[in-house]
Amino acid sequence: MTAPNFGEQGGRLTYGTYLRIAELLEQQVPESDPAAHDELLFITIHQVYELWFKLLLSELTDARDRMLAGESYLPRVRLERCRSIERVLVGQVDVIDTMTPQDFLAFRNKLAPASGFQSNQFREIEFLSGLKDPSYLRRFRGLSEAEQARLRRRLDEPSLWDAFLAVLVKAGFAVETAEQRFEAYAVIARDRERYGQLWDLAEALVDHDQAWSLWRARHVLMAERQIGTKPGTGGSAGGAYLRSRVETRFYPELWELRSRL
Ligand code: HEM
Ligand SMILES: N[C@@H](CC(=O)c1ccccc1NC=O)C(=O)O
Repeated sequence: MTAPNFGEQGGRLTYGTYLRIAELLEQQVPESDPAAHDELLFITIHQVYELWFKLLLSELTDARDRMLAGESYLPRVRLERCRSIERVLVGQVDVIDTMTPQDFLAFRNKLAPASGFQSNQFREIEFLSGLKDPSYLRRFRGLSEAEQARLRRRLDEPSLWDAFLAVLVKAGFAVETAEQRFEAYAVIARDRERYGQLWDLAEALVDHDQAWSLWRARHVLMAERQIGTKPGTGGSAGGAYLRSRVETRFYPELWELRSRL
């Protein structure tokens, strides 16, 4: 039986050169020496999160841009992809739960003051989603010029919420006051035959909001499983700080709407 002769046509592009696998696999550089066994897991899972954050930013930005242009179909498609990605973000926490606190302590002392608190893309996603808190720009230490510029741009540009309101205006709804917005939500919620696409878009935003809150909650358990009530390497109160962020919402009016139906 001769080996199949597919896969090398022309020898131009390969899996490794197209995906820059060699460069990618050189990026996991442990601080611990001798290397603590679990530090590769710790570095790998964070880099995987940041790659997913990069894709989320691309999809959420396209959803925002299309809604600003008056679209509501493809924005929902993009948000549904984000929901699938965010399910993975919550699920993959299970991998770091295979690390014991003793094994984390073998290299934790090398990490301070680094912390996920400094994840630029995580904060960009929160700003783009509508949770704009300029104090993070002042509180971030060690941000590069490029990272500061990205955060400032996300603060200044329209959010997903601004874009969603633009879609409502295009559909003929007034959105200047909270009273007008809740009237619009009520009309949309009660006539899905006519406004089903707007209802589905609002629900896709709620899915994104819910997934982000689920991740925040899962991260509290992950953190407390590793460090108990110790303060964080980023200088926070640790689990107590993280717990204070779980109730945060991107779209409070879409949650409040449930109380008024
Ligand atoms: C051993 C596992 C982990 C522990 C013990 C942990 C602990 C903490 C703590 C205590 C904070 C608060 C800031 C500080 O004082 O450091 C924090 C923030 C954060 N961590 Fe982690 N974390 C872990 C894993 C992860 C992973 C895998 C990610 C994925 C990207 C992550 C992303 C973040 C983010 C984005 C924040 C900022 C949250 C916010 O400000 O709302 N962490 N973490
Ligand atoms: N803040 C964590 C340390 C930690 O998990 C971490 C350290 C460096 C880079 C990212 C991290 N992830 C989340 O904070 C802790 O206090 O143990």
